[in-house]
Amino acid sequence: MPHYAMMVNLERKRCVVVGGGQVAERKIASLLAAGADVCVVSPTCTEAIHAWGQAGRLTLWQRPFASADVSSAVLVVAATSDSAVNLAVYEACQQAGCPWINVVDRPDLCSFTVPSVVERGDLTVAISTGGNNPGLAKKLRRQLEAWIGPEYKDYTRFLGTMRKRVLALDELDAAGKRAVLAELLDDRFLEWTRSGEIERRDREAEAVVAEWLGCDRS
Ligand SMILES: C[C@@]1(CC(=O)O)c2cc3[nH]c(cc4nc(cc5[nH]c(cc(n2)[C@H]1CCC(=O)O)[C@@](C)(CC(=O)O)[C@@H]5CCC(=O)O)C(CC(=O)O)=C4CCC(=O)O)c(CCC(=O)O)c3CC(=O)O
Ligand SMILES: NC(=O)C1=CN([C@@H]2O[C@H](COP(=O)(O)OP(=O)(O)OC[C@H]3O[C@@H](n4cnc5c(N)ncnc54)[C@H](O)[C@@H]3O)[C@@H](O)[C@H]2O)C=CC1
Repeated sequence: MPHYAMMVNLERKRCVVVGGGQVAERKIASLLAAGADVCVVSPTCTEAIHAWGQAGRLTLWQRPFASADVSSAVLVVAATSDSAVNLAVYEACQQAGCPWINVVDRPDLCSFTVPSVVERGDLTVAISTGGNNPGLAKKLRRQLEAWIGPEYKDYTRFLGTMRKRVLALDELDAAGKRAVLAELLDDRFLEWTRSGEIERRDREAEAVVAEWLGCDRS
Protein backbone atom coordinates (compact mmCIF):
# COMPACT_ATOMS: atom_id res chain seq x y z
CA MET A 1 0.00 0.00 0.00
CA PRO A 2 1.50 3.37 -0.94
CA HIS A 3 2.02 5.74 1.97
CA TYR A 4 0.05 8.98 2.29
CA ALA A 5 2.30 12.02 1.72
CA MET A 6 1.81 14.91 4.10
CA MET A 7 3.61 17.92 5.59
CA VAL A 8 3.55 17.73 9.38
CA ASN A 9 3.91 20.61 11.84
CA LEU A 10 6.29 19.32 14.51
CA GLU A 11 7.06 22.66 16.14
CA ARG A 12 7.69 22.13 19.89
CA LYS A 13 6.44 18.53 19.60
CA ARG A 14 8.37 15.95 21.61
CA CYS A 15 10.30 13.65 19.24
CA VAL A 16 12.56 10.92 20.59
CA VAL A 17 15.45 9.51 18.57
CA VAL A 18 17.07 6.33 19.85
CA GLY A 19 20.67 5.96 18.69
CA GLY A 20 23.38 8.50 18.01
CA GLY A 21 25.14 7.38 14.79
CA GLN A 22 25.16 8.85 11.27
CA VAL A 23 21.65 7.67 10.49
CA ALA A 24 20.26 9.14 13.72
CA GLU A 25 22.14 12.38 13.00
CA ARG A 26 20.41 12.72 9.62
CA LYS A 27 16.95 12.19 11.11
CA ILE A 28 17.72 14.56 14.01
CA ALA A 29 18.90 17.32 11.64
CA SER A 30 15.58 17.38 9.82
CA LEU A 31 13.58 17.20 13.07
CA LEU A 32 15.52 20.19 14.43
CA ALA A 33 14.97 22.09 11.19
CA ALA A 34 11.23 21.55 11.72
CA GLY A 35 11.43 23.07 15.21
CA ALA A 36 10.75 19.80 17.04
CA ASP A 37 11.56 19.31 20.72
CA VAL A 38 14.14 16.56 20.21
CA CYS A 39 15.37 14.07 22.84
CA VAL A 40 18.16 11.68 21.92
CA VAL A 41 18.92 8.56 23.91
CA SER A 42 22.18 6.83 23.14
CA PRO A 43 25.32 5.79 25.03
CA THR A 44 27.50 7.28 22.25
CA CYS A 45 26.82 9.92 19.64
CA THR A 46 28.40 11.75 16.70
CA GLU A 47 30.17 15.08 17.16
CA ALA A 48 27.29 16.96 15.58
CA ILE A 49 24.72 15.43 17.94
CA HIS A 50 26.99 16.15 20.88
CA ALA A 51 27.37 19.78 19.75
CA TRP A 52 23.57 20.20 19.39
CA GLY A 53 23.25 18.87 22.95
CA GLN A 54 25.90 21.30 24.23
CA ALA A 55 24.17 24.19 22.46
CA GLY A 56 20.83 23.27 24.08
CA ARG A 57 19.21 22.50 20.75
CA LEU A 58 18.25 19.02 21.94
CA THR A 59 18.18 16.96 25.12
CA LEU A 60 20.78 14.22 25.24
CA TRP A 61 20.33 11.17 27.46
CA GLN A 62 23.72 9.41 27.26
CA ARG A 63 22.65 5.91 28.23
CA PRO A 64 20.98 2.86 26.65
CA PHE A 65 17.31 2.99 25.71
CA ALA A 66 14.61 2.29 28.30
CA SER A 67 10.92 1.73 27.44
CA ALA A 68 9.77 4.77 29.44
CA ASP A 69 11.79 7.06 27.09
CA VAL A 70 8.98 7.10 24.52
CA SER A 71 6.19 7.85 27.00
CA SER A 72 5.52 11.48 26.08
CA ALA A 73 6.70 11.35 22.46
CA VAL A 74 4.46 12.12 19.48
CA LEU A 75 7.08 10.69 17.11
CA VAL A 76 9.90 8.20 17.62
CA VAL A 77 12.85 7.11 15.48
CA ALA A 78 14.59 3.85 16.33
CA ALA A 79 18.03 4.33 14.78
CA THR A 80 20.44 2.11 16.66
CA SER A 81 22.71 -0.47 15.01
CA ASP A 82 21.20 -3.16 17.25
CA SER A 83 18.12 -4.68 15.65
CA ALA A 84 16.90 -6.09 19.01
CA VAL A 85 16.99 -2.59 20.55
CA ASN A 86 15.18 -1.13 17.54
CA LEU A 87 12.49 -3.78 17.93
CA ALA A 88 12.21 -2.99 21.66
CA VAL A 89 11.68 0.69 20.75
CA TYR A 90 8.91 -0.31 18.36
CA GLU A 91 7.25 -2.43 21.04
CA ALA A 92 7.52 0.37 23.61
CA CYS A 93 5.73 2.66 21.14
CA GLN A 94 2.95 0.09 20.69
CA GLN A 95 2.59 -0.12 24.50
CA ALA A 96 2.67 3.65 24.98
CA GLY A 97 0.25 4.29 22.10
CA CYS A 98 2.75 6.43 20.17
CA PRO A 99 1.48 6.20 16.58
CA TRP A 100 4.43 7.65 14.64
CA ILE A 101 7.37 5.30 14.64
CA ASN A 102 10.27 4.94 12.22
CA VAL A 103 12.50 1.88 12.58
CA VAL A 104 15.52 2.46 10.37
CA ASP A 105 16.27 -1.21 9.71
CA ARG A 106 12.66 -2.44 9.52
CA PRO A 107 10.59 -0.71 6.81
CA ASP A 108 7.77 -3.18 7.59
CA LEU A 109 7.43 -1.75 11.12
CA CYS A 110 7.51 1.91 10.09
CA SER A 111 4.26 3.86 10.45
CA PHE A 112 6.13 6.61 8.56
CA THR A 113 9.27 6.70 6.46
CA VAL A 114 11.49 9.68 5.74
CA PRO A 115 11.77 10.92 2.16
CA SER A 116 14.69 12.64 0.44
CA VAL A 117 14.01 16.36 0.48
CA VAL A 118 14.89 19.35 -1.66
CA GLU A 119 14.25 22.45 0.41
CA ARG A 120 14.21 25.99 -0.90
CA GLY A 121 12.76 28.12 1.85
CA ASP A 122 9.04 27.42 1.94
CA LEU A 123 9.27 25.15 -1.12
CA THR A 124 9.67 21.47 -0.31
CA VAL A 125 10.04 18.64 -2.79
CA ALA A 126 9.97 15.21 -1.15
CA ILE A 127 10.95 11.98 -2.85
CA SER A 128 10.00 8.52 -1.65
CA THR A 129 10.56 5.21 -3.37
CA GLY A 130 8.24 3.35 -1.01
CA GLY A 131 11.33 1.80 0.56
CA ASN A 132 12.40 0.17 -2.71
CA ASN A 133 15.68 2.02 -3.00
CA PRO A 134 16.63 5.02 -0.82
CA GLY A 135 19.68 5.49 -3.05
CA LEU A 136 17.36 6.29 -5.95
CA ALA A 137 15.58 8.89 -3.79
CA LYS A 138 18.98 10.45 -3.00
CA LYS A 139 20.06 10.40 -6.65
CA LEU A 140 16.83 12.07 -7.76
CA ARG A 141 17.20 14.64 -4.97
CA ARG A 142 20.60 15.61 -6.33
CA GLN A 143 19.25 15.86 -9.86
CA LEU A 144 16.31 17.98 -8.70
CA GLU A 145 18.63 20.23 -6.67
CA ALA A 146 20.41 21.15 -9.89
CA TRP A 147 17.09 21.94 -11.57
CA ILE A 148 15.36 23.68 -8.65
CA GLY A 149 18.06 26.22 -7.78
CA PRO A 150 18.44 28.49 -4.73
CA GLU A 151 16.45 31.22 -6.52
CA TYR A 152 13.30 29.19 -5.83
CA LYS A 153 13.36 30.38 -2.21
CA ASP A 154 12.79 34.01 -3.17
CA TYR A 155 10.63 33.02 -6.16
CA THR A 156 8.27 31.03 -3.92
CA ARG A 157 8.01 33.97 -1.52
CA PHE A 158 7.32 36.35 -4.42
CA LEU A 159 4.57 34.08 -5.76
CA GLY A 160 3.15 33.76 -2.24
CA THR A 161 3.02 37.51 -1.75
CA MET A 162 1.46 38.08 -5.17
CA ARG A 163 -1.09 35.34 -4.62
CA LYS A 164 -2.22 36.87 -1.33
CA ARG A 165 -2.47 40.26 -3.02
CA VAL A 166 -4.46 38.94 -5.99
CA LEU A 167 -6.86 36.90 -3.85
CA ALA A 168 -7.61 40.01 -1.78
CA LEU A 169 -8.62 42.10 -4.82
CA ASP A 170 -12.35 42.75 -4.55
CA GLU A 171 -12.34 44.22 -8.05
CA LEU A 172 -11.58 40.82 -9.67
CA ASP A 173 -13.96 37.88 -9.87
CA ALA A 174 -12.76 34.29 -9.28
CA ALA A 175 -12.05 33.66 -12.96
CA GLY A 176 -10.03 36.90 -13.19
CA LYS A 177 -8.01 35.94 -10.12
CA ARG A 178 -7.25 32.52 -11.57
CA ALA A 179 -6.13 34.11 -14.85
CA VAL A 180 -3.79 36.57 -13.09
CA LEU A 181 -2.32 33.79 -10.92
CA ALA A 182 -1.75 31.67 -14.05
CA GLU A 183 -0.03 34.59 -15.80
CA LEU A 184 2.25 35.16 -12.80
CA LEU A 185 3.45 31.56 -13.09
CA ASP A 186 4.91 32.35 -16.51
CA ASP A 187 8.63 31.51 -16.64
CA ARG A 188 9.68 35.11 -17.24
CA PHE A 189 9.10 35.88 -13.54
CA LEU A 190 11.36 32.96 -12.61
CA GLU A 191 13.99 34.16 -15.08
CA TRP A 192 13.96 37.67 -13.60
CA THR A 193 14.35 36.18 -10.13
CA ARG A 194 17.26 34.05 -11.35
CA SER A 195 19.04 36.98 -12.98
CA GLY A 196 18.50 39.21 -9.95
CA GLU A 197 16.21 41.64 -11.83
CA ILE A 198 13.91 41.87 -8.84
CA GLU A 199 12.63 45.40 -9.43
CA ARG A 200 11.74 44.54 -12.99
CA ARG A 201 10.00 41.33 -11.90
CA ASP A 202 7.94 43.13 -9.29
CA ARG A 203 7.10 45.96 -11.70
CA GLU A 204 6.01 43.52 -14.43
CA ALA A 205 3.92 41.58 -11.90
CA GLU A 206 2.15 44.76 -10.88
CA ALA A 207 1.60 45.50 -14.59
CA VAL A 208 -0.13 42.12 -15.02
CA VAL A 209 -2.43 42.89 -12.08
CA ALA A 210 -3.13 46.41 -13.37
CA GLU A 211 -3.90 45.11 -16.85
CA TRP A 212 -6.47 42.66 -15.48
CA LEU A 213 -8.01 45.26 -13.24
CA GLY A 214 -8.34 47.42 -16.35
CA CYS A 215 -9.96 44.54 -18.28
CA ASP A 216 -12.40 43.89 -15.50
CA ARG A 217 -13.55 47.48 -15.30
CA SER A 218 -14.05 47.96 -19.06
C1 LIG B 1 12.43 2.71 4.55
C2 LIG B 1 13.40 3.85 4.95
C3 LIG B 1 13.09 4.12 6.40
C4 LIG B 1 13.58 5.48 6.89
O1 LIG B 1 14.78 5.58 7.22
O2 LIG B 1 12.75 6.41 6.93
C5 LIG B 1 14.83 3.49 4.75
C6 LIG B 1 15.38 2.25 5.03
C7 LIG B 1 16.70 1.80 4.78
N1 LIG B 1 17.70 2.56 4.24
C8 LIG B 1 18.82 1.80 4.09
C9 LIG B 1 20.02 2.20 3.49
C10 LIG B 1 20.34 3.46 2.98
N2 LIG B 1 19.57 4.62 3.14
C11 LIG B 1 20.19 5.66 2.54
C12 LIG B 1 19.72 6.99 2.55
C13 LIG B 1 18.49 7.45 2.92
N3 LIG B 1 17.45 6.68 3.40
C14 LIG B 1 16.33 7.40 3.50
C15 LIG B 1 15.08 6.88 3.80
C16 LIG B 1 14.71 5.57 4.04
N4 LIG B 1 15.56 4.56 4.29
C17 LIG B 1 13.28 5.14 4.11
C18 LIG B 1 12.74 4.84 2.70
C19 LIG B 1 12.86 6.01 1.74
C20 LIG B 1 12.32 5.64 0.38
O3 LIG B 1 11.14 5.31 0.30
O4 LIG B 1 13.06 5.72 -0.60
C21 LIG B 1 16.55 8.82 3.06
C22 LIG B 1 15.81 9.02 1.73
C23 LIG B 1 15.98 9.87 4.03
C24 LIG B 1 16.71 9.99 5.35
O5 LIG B 1 17.16 8.99 5.92
O6 LIG B 1 16.82 11.14 5.79
C25 LIG B 1 18.10 8.89 2.91
C26 LIG B 1 18.64 9.68 1.71
C27 LIG B 1 18.63 11.15 2.05
C28 LIG B 1 19.28 11.98 1.00
O7 LIG B 1 20.52 12.04 0.98
O8 LIG B 1 18.56 12.66 0.25
C29 LIG B 1 21.38 5.19 1.92
C30 LIG B 1 22.31 6.04 1.07
C31 LIG B 1 23.27 6.85 1.89
O9 LIG B 1 23.26 6.80 3.13
O10 LIG B 1 24.09 7.54 1.24
C32 LIG B 1 21.50 3.81 2.21
C33 LIG B 1 22.61 2.84 1.78
C34 LIG B 1 22.35 2.32 0.38
C35 LIG B 1 21.19 1.33 0.32
O11 LIG B 1 21.14 0.39 1.10
O12 LIG B 1 20.30 1.56 -0.54
C36 LIG B 1 18.55 0.50 4.60
C37 LIG B 1 19.54 -0.65 4.64
C38 LIG B 1 20.33 -0.55 5.96
C39 LIG B 1 21.33 -1.66 6.12
O13 LIG B 1 22.18 -1.83 5.25
O14 LIG B 1 21.25 -2.35 7.16
C40 LIG B 1 17.23 0.52 5.05
C41 LIG B 1 16.45 -0.62 5.67
C42 LIG B 1 15.85 -1.48 4.58
O15 LIG B 1 15.70 -1.06 3.44
O16 LIG B 1 15.54 -2.63 4.91
N1 LIG C 1 17.00 4.01 7.25
C1 LIG C 1 18.14 4.49 6.83
O1 LIG C 1 18.17 5.58 6.25
C2 LIG C 1 19.38 3.69 7.03
C3 LIG C 1 19.39 2.71 7.99
N2 LIG C 1 20.54 2.05 8.27
C4 LIG C 1 20.44 1.15 9.46
O2 LIG C 1 20.67 2.03 10.59
C5 LIG C 1 21.52 1.44 11.54
C6 LIG C 1 22.34 2.51 12.26
O3 LIG C 1 23.26 3.05 11.36
P1 LIG C 1 24.43 4.04 11.85
O4 LIG C 1 23.85 5.27 12.43
O5 LIG C 1 25.38 4.19 10.72
O6 LIG C 1 25.11 3.14 13.01
P2 LIG C 1 26.20 3.52 14.11
O7 LIG C 1 26.85 2.23 14.51
O8 LIG C 1 27.04 4.66 13.64
O9 LIG C 1 25.34 4.07 15.33
C7 LIG C 1 24.55 3.25 16.12
C8 LIG C 1 24.17 4.04 17.35
O10 LIG C 1 23.26 3.27 18.13
C9 LIG C 1 23.56 3.48 19.49
N3 LIG C 1 23.06 2.40 20.33
C10 LIG C 1 23.49 1.12 20.39
N4 LIG C 1 22.80 0.45 21.34
C11 LIG C 1 21.92 1.31 21.90
C12 LIG C 1 20.95 1.23 22.94
N5 LIG C 1 20.74 0.09 23.59
N6 LIG C 1 20.22 2.34 23.22
C13 LIG C 1 20.42 3.49 22.56
N7 LIG C 1 21.34 3.63 21.57
C14 LIG C 1 22.09 2.56 21.26
C15 LIG C 1 25.08 3.58 19.51
O11 LIG C 1 25.52 4.22 20.70
C16 LIG C 1 25.34 4.41 18.27
O12 LIG C 1 25.28 5.80 18.57
C17 LIG C 1 22.35 0.45 10.72
O13 LIG C 1 22.70 -0.65 11.55
C18 LIG C 1 21.46 0.03 9.57
O14 LIG C 1 20.75 -1.14 9.91
C19 LIG C 1 21.69 2.28 7.61
C20 LIG C 1 21.74 3.22 6.60
C21 LIG C 1 20.57 4.01 6.25
